[in-house]
Order: sequence, then structure tokens, then C-alpha cells
Amino acid sequence: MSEEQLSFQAEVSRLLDIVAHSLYSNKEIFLRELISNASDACDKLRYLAVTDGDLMKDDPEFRIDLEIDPDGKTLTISDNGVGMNRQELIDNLGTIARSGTDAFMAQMENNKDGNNLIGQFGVGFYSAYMVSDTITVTSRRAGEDQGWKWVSDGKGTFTVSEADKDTRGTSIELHLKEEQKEFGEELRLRTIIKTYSDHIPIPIRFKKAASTNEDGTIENAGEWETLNSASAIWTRSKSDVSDEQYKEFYHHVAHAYDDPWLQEHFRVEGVLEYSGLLFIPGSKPFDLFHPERKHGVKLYVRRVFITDDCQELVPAYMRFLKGVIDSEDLPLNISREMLQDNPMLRKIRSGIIKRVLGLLDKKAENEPEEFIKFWENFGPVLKEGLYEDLPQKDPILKLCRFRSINNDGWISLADYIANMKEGQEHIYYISGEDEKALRRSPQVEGFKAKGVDVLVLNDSVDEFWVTSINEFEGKDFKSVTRGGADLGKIDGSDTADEKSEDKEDDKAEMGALLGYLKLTLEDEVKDIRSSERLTDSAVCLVADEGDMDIHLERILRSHNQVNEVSKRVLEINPKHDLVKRLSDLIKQDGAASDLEDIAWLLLDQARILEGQMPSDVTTFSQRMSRVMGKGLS
Ligand SMILES: Nc1ncnc2c1ncn2[C@@H]1O[C@H](COP(=O)(O)OP(=O)(O)OP(=O)(O)O)[C@@H](O)[C@H]1O
Repeated sequence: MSEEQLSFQAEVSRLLDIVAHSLYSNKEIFLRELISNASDACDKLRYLAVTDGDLMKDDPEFRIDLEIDPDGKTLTISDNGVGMNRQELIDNLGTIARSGTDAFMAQMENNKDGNNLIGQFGVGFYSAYMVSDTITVTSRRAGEDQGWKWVSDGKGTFTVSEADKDTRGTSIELHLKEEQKEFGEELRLRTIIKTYSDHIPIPIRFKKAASTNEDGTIENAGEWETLNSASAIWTRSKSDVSDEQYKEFYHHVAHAYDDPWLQEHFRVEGVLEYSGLLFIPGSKPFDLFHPERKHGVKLYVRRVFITDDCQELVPAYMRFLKGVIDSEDLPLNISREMLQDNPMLRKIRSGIIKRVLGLLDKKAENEPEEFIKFWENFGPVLKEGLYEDLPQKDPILKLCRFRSINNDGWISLADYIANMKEGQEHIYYISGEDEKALRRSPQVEGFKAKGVDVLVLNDSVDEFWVTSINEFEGKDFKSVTRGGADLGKIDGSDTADEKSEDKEDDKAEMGALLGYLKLTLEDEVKDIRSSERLTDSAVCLVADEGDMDIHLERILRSHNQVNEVSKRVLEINPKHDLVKRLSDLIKQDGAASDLEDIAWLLLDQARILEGQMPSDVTTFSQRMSRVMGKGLS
């Protein structure tokens, strides 16, 4: 097959354009990316060779070799890993199949500080275009005879052609940009390898430059020197690993550049033996909520990489975890299918869950401010565990942090309970999308006035757990937008506290108005009540005790899981001037016809406060005009 020219997928072209023009100062990371890929390629072959030993029989020792040409114009990174055939070269180096790429590129293109984002995202192989003007990849897939060459200047197209390659694996030749010649210097490369890739468990070798002795003989020519420690970092004892080495391993295993927020290096012995090195990232990845997002924990069996896609190893609600688990007990030739219902794996999984929840708990206790950093990045993910993993509900609830109407910062449920008022029986919450709007909702007014705190739940997962969890430490969760407010039973701390006779008076006062409103609006609402929860607003809507909460219903409707809109209860505030005036008018004139507009406007106002539309905007605006016109006359 002769040379063929192909175009990059549009996303790759956009990415390459960003990378080539990036002013990102940390350009040396390209080498880390290429070595990381080389090491992954060796891992993949080692796994395949468990069932097909022939694949690496002729050359059983893995290695990654670096070579520079005498002029320092090219740098070549070669590995004897799994290699790529023609189609794999086209697919892997011509397309990106990575979730979050679009979001990343949009941010890069809009963000003045976009250069730092390159570091956060990790652009993998393509980062080599920060330092090269042309890249030639020559590769031969293990078990195949034909080698292939991929060449591109990173500007829209690449070519693929047959190539002679005697050995399996991949060789990447970078033709360095004029201004990036430093990456063709031996000393610079040695430093980079020590800094970024010491932990790679495969020897990274450098071909020593030849030196000429006084007598004219040539020394060192063609000799290889290993630059790294070349042992799996999780097999070493903690005292043998420096913080820097842990950090670099994290960068490698997580394909990330930030600092880990937490690291845990451990060994479990006994019935089941495994070791692990787990990290929680210091920043939120772009694709955390992408449906295809997987956790980043690689499974090894006795140092052999098995898979980085074992959903049974770590639950989805811990998909922020990165790192390695290395089992001593699982069979080496375990197939990915066999992992699906494996009792040993289930035990490892529950060990990981317990360990991570324990570590988080310790952090929350001992370093509460640090813990908030974790919470702000990953809290919404961890909360998924509240309904996905019911046995862990209590430890997770203990870790949950909340916004609330009486606090600017974060509080725990224990804080909430400690500040409950005399007579308060429930943990009150309000849920919706917009934190600011929720804090100002009419339904929380009465709670605020009494000093009763209300949790503000504005993560999309909240609605799902809060309706399925019955209680925390004997207290149940109650929405302030559903059912009666029960505020009368609570001992308020401020002057707004009212006596129960007052309330009875209010009810009697309002009787005629309530009767009139019920008659007028009976087809639209389930009931109309005098409100205990309003202090400033005239009206609000609430769900009746047994009905679905307003916000949950809206979410389910947007997912087409419910069709109808439930009728709500309209509450009116007996202390509000407008309501008092209406009540007086009704008592004087009976149901005067011009009160009808006002009744409807009150209902529509309550709907708008809920973020809904008036049921008929034309009629709404006509009523509004009529009432305003009367106000002016
Ligand atoms: N040395 C190599 N040997 C074999 N395959 C390779 C090699 N380098 C890259 N690849 C293939 O190309 C793919 C793309 O590599 P690239 O570095 O762009 O992304 P990645 O490693 O999958 O993820 P990341 O962007 O996080 O680094 C890899 O997933 C791998 O399949």
C-alpha cells in the first residue's frame, strides 16, 4: 500500500492549533506524556501475553529508549510495547474519543489564561507539537509482521504508509522546533526524566553520547544507561518514596497535572492481599459529570496491569478516585468479563469504600477547611452514594456539607441539629437550582423570622437522595415547600414569634377571604390556606403533605417521567397589608366583581415566585393592566 494522506478529525485540528500556539511555559511535560503512553503500551502487551505468550517471547524485557541525533535536531522515544497497526495509528492519533474535550476546547478558546488549562487537561500525545514541527511515528503491532509509518506536521493532515520495522512497538521521532532545541540536550533530558518519570516501572534508557579519549579511541558509543528507578512505586515502602515521586506518579496515573488533595499508600494483608496507591485530585476534572466518565483506578494483578476500566472496583460515586490497586489473589489470566461478578473483587471494592470514607471522615474532623476544598469539587458526586449505596448512607451523610439560610459558609448535619430550636422536630430544607433564589424564597420567610435554619439544596442530585432518606440521627428531612410549616410548635427566638391566639384570630379574620378565593380559584389550586410560613410576601405555593415536592416534580417533568402538573396549595399571608385590605373589602362588599382580577393575580404571582409561568399570559397581562389602571384613577 502506498502512502495515503488523511485528515485529522476536526476536534484534533482545533486541539493541535491550540497546542502549537500555546505559550504554556511547562513544555517539558510532552516527554512525560510520551513516556506515559509508552509505559501504558508495555502494560497492555504484558496483559495480552498472559494468554498469548508468543506475543513477547522474542523480546521479553520491556524498555523505553531515548535517543538524540548528534546535532540535537531530533529526539526519538521508542518502546517495545504493544505497538499500533495501520488502523490503530489512524484511530488513536487522528481522533479524540475523550469526554469533556469540547468543554475543554471552548474554555481554552475563550479563556485568556487558557495556557494553564493545557496543563489541567493533559493533551497527551498531541503535547509533543509544543516542541516539534514534524513528528514521525513508526510502529508495529505485537503479533503482526508489517510496520507502519505515520507522519504529520500537525496542520490538518497526516500520512500513513508501510514501513520496515524489525521489532514490535512504537518509535516516535520528534523533529524539534528551532527554538526548542534544549530538548535535544542530554542533560536537559536526564533532568526531565528524573523529575517526571522516575516512578515508571519500566527501565527508561538513554543512549550515552560517545566520547573520544586522548588516544583517539571512542568510548561509550552505543551504550545504554538506565535513568529511572524502574520499580512499581506502590510496591516500595512508604519511606522509600518522596512526596515528589508520589506526585509524579499521580500525574502519570491520573493523566493530570494538578496536585493530589489526598494520597493513600497502603497494603492489606490477611485473607485477601492487595496493595493500593489511591489519590483524590486537587481540582475538578472537566468530565466529572459526563455520563461516560469512569473512575481512574487501574487494576493490577501481581504487578501486571489488567484494566483501567473495571467498574466493579470502585463505585460510580467515587469516580473522583485515581490510582492503582494491585491484587495478590486474583488469577493473572482473569478476563475482563470474569471481573464482573467476582467475590474477591467485591471485597476489595468494599475495602476501598470503607478506607476512603474513613480518610474523608478524618480529614473532615482534623482539617475542616481542607475538607471543604474536597467537598466543593466532589461533594455532588459523593452524594450519589446516598441512594446508590444505602448501607453507606450514614457515613456519607456525616460527611455531607450544606448551604443554609442562616449561614454563609458550609455546615454539617451535626451542626444543623446542634442549632435546632426548642420544639423543632425536622431537618428543614428547600431545593431548587438557584441558591440565591432559594435563599430569598417566600417559603423560608417564616423560618428565617423564627431563627429556624433551612438547608439549601441546589445540586441536581439532592432531590433524589433527600426524598429517599428517612432520617439522620432520628430527625427526618422535611421540605419547606410541602405540607404544613408546623412553625407554631417551634419556640422562636425573635419578636416575630406569635402567640397561638393570634393565629386563631388570623384564621377567623381571613375566613371570608379564604372562602372567596376558594370559590374563584377552585379549578386551579388544591386548597387555599392562611400561611404560617410567610412574613414579607403576600402569597406562595406549597405542595400538599402527600403530594410530590414542586421542584422534584419539575425535574421529573423535564425528563418526561411525569406528565401532569399537580395542583398546589396557595398560602396567603394574613399579616400582609394587601391581604388585610382584601379581607376588609370582602367583609364590606361581599364578592365585589373587581376582586376577581386580584385573586387571579395573587395566584399568578405565586406561580412566578416558583419560577413558573402564569397559566395564561395574555389574560394575566390584561388583568394586570386593569388593576394598574384602577390604581391610577
Ligand atoms: N507508544 C505508544 N504505543 C502504543 N499506543 C500508543 C502509544 N502512544 C499513544 N498510543 C495510542 O494512542 C492513544 C492516544 O494517545 P494520547 O496520549 O493522545 O491519549 P491517552 O494516552 O489515551 O490519554 P491522555 O490524553 O490522557 O494522555 C492512546 O490511548 C494509545 O492507544
